[in-house]
Amino acid sequence: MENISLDFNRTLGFISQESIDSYKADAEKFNLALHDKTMRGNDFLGWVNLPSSISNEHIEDVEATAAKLSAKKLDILVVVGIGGSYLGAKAVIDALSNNFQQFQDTDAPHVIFAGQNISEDYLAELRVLLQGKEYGIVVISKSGTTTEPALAFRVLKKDIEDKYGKEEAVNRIIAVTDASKGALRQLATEEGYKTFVIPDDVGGRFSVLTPVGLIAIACAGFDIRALINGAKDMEAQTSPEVKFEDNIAAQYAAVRNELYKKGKKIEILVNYNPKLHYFAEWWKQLYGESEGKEGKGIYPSSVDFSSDLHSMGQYIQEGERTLFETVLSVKSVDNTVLVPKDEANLDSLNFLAGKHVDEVNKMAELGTVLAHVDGGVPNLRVEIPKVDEYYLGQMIYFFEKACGISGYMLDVNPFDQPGVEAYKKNMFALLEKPGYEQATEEIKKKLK
Ligand SMILES: O=P(O)(O)OC[C@H]1O[C@H](O)[C@H](O)[C@@H](O)[C@@H]1O
Repeated sequence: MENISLDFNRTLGFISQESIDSYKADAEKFNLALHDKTMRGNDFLGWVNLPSSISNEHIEDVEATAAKLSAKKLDILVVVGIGGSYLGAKAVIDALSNNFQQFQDTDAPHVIFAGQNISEDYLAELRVLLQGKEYGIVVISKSGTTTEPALAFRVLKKDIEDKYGKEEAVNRIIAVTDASKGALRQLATEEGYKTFVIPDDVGGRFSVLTPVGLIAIACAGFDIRALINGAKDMEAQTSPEVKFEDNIAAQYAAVRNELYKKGKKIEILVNYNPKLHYFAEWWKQLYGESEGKEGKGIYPSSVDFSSDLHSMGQYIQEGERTLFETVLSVKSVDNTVLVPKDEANLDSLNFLAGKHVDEVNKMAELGTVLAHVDGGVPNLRVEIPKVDEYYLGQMIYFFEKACGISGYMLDVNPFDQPGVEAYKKNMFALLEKPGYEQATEEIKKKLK
């Protein structure tokens, strides 16, 4: 079995191998600390051994629940959640689905999402769509109190009960939340929903391999065992027994921290496959919430190439030199399209006749890397043998492990996110939520 691999040779004109190697002791120490739970955020390290500790019974429960829902011949499964309760499932499902999934006739339901925004139009249009469809709902919130999914679920719960009756609605709703705390747990208990627990010690952005991600991924018809296996193999390959020279998660953490020290403050995650767009969104939450604090942290951003070479390509080539790129490079594609020969050759593309479109894509990738490195943008490359459940599992765990090590290198707590409360407090004050009277008064003064 091949593995994903990391190539950071094209950072070496910007930082030295010696400077990267100087992270060895810290990288190994911090990796061990993640396993021994001896550093900051140690009550949120349940993800570290998660892949190897998922029981067969648990997987069977998830699979059986997905099968039970699917037996209802659902057209659509609505997954209600935001942040870590949304992006993991979205990333994996998009990566594995047909590019034109919404137009496919499939046995598995189409998985769509709600509660990841507060758009009235989005909800209104979703309600209209659902009226004529067979559907079920998975509502996910670790805290059980997040406004966006709670609001969406309040609307969708009423609709599903109106459509199917309260009793049948209960059979079509699954809740994923804390074992005991939060409004969603209370609601699920009162209504009698099938529930799954998000472990206390797994934070939202590290939760894709819990039922938070697994239920929706299984319902969409994908192989969660292969996904978990990929993660499990990466767990072994990045364990504290593996030395720095062989540990790609530790190396990635070291290289990006050294680049950051040298003024490369923005990391761009690059893909050449539109199916990976949401993988980058998942990655952005993972790194953004883990590292962006205490006035520090690489700003994680992303582009879809070659599309964005025609928009952001100019900036990356010649704009401010504070960037570095990490390319997700997929080795094998699933399909074949050969460039046809054309007698008239008006587009002058006959030199490509007979070639795979992917060969053109690969040369676009190589050409871009060389141009960007020449332009002052260091480049890391993660090679992925193919986009399937197994390698997505490897990628998920690789980036999670690297994130933990990298956050410790930056000397922050990678497992909290105190900053996200600020907007919530203001929003509640503006909406005059009971209990926020003083904040309401203060914020109104600011608006005068
Ligand atoms: O799962 P939930 O508790 O609803 O949280 C959903 C998301 O919103 C929060 O505000 C945090 O910023 C995220 O880390 C979290 O993943």
